Amino acid sequence: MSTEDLRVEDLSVSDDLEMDEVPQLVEPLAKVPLTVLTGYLGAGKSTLLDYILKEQHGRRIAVIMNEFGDTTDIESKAISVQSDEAMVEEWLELNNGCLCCSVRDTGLLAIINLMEKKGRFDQIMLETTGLADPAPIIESFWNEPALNLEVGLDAVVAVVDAAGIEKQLQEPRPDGSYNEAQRQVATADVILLNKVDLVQPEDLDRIEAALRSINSTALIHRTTRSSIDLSLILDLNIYASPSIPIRPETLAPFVQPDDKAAQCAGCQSGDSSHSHTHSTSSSSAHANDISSLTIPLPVLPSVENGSAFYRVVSRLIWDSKLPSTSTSSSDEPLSLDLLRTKGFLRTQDGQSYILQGVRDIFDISPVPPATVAAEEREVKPKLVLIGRGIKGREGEIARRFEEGLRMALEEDEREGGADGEGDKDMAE
Ligand SMILES: Nc1nc2c(ncn2[C@@H]2O[C@H](COP(=O)(O)OP(=O)(O)OP(=O)(O)O)[C@@H](O)[C@H]2O)c(=O)[nH]1
Repeated sequence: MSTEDLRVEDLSVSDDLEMDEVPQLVEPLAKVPLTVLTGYLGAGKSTLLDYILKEQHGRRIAVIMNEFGDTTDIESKAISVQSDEAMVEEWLELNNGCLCCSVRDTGLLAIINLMEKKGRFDQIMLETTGLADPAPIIESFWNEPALNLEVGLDAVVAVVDAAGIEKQLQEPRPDGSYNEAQRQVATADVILLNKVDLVQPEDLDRIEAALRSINSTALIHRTTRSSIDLSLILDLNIYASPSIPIRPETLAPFVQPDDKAAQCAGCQSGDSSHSHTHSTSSSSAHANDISSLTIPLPVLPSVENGSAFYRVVSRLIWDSKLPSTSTSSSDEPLSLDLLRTKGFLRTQDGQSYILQGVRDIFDISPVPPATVAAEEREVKPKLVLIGRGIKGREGEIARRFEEGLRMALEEDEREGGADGEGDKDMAE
């Protein structure tokens, strides 16, 4: 254990004590889970935060908003100005233990400053503005080592407006790039399909299918007024670190076969009378050609940096390239624009891993074996790609990945196990 893992015991349990009175217990502290809350303008994010801030849920939650308006209930109450703060502008402490604050930008070091002043929290919720792309926030989090020691990215939760999301997904950007709604849906780990009271029940399956066609692995919950059991959105450990038990929800998307998840409920129930509006080219189900692809994986010798799998997957995520194979002689880029990559991996020593990727950053974390035994047995190793350039080329991409991985594994085997020897062909 490194000394960086050793901290003074959680101060939040003894708010009345001065620093020098705090018992010097040197135990490793769990990272404070951080939930990134995203969603289009008006989807229901503030409604969710309002709910969290008012509920008695027994947790000390810091809700951090990076803008204040003047219309919602929460925002109009948050008027305690701390002018000496560099980044944290305002905060409001509530009697249920929650703390609401505003940061001038998405600079996440504000969170550490906040915890230094106000003690640790059980959970942090960081709300992005309605037009924000969550990916840079996640990337800056992964790239900020100081923050990473104290705070662990828990999950990306997107609130979508059931009545508006189909149109929002279709809105073109002048430069042809992803629009915000597409980015938010594609990046989410959990989607609250909110405002279901405004939609005909028979339309909900189609709308959900549209979301699934973009992001087949997100957990989708239908809500009205963003009302949800908080255990379904908080403390999920989706971006697990080895020391934190993984909740079954983390693995649920991997347990459910993707091809079923992507189908509408009517298809799954065998009801031949339902309409297939989601399969027409004009439907939002395939908005702007963003889609998901699941590639089954073998049990691997290793997933360490330098291993066959690491080499192939990092080339795919970083360079959009797959190795040349017998059927594709060139090493040409695949013209993929990946927004999100997820994987459930297993190695020959019985260890399981979760791969999480947002844009060109990815991380592979071991799954603690004891925590998910039952669910884990159900999960087949797989890699899920979410982005543009997949649709219509699923077979080609999967074949090139599988063949490239097989060749890389054979190469390592010939060389007597090159795993862990570094970035073998990364310099190419
Ligand atoms: N009918 C209905 N209205 C809702 C629901 N959820 C939220 N609203 C209303 O929708 C409006 C927008 O909700 P907000 O929670 O402010 O949305 P937001 O995502 O925070 O919006 P921005 O701050 O603009 O990004 C408010 O008037 C809410 O009362 C719902 O489930 N059904």
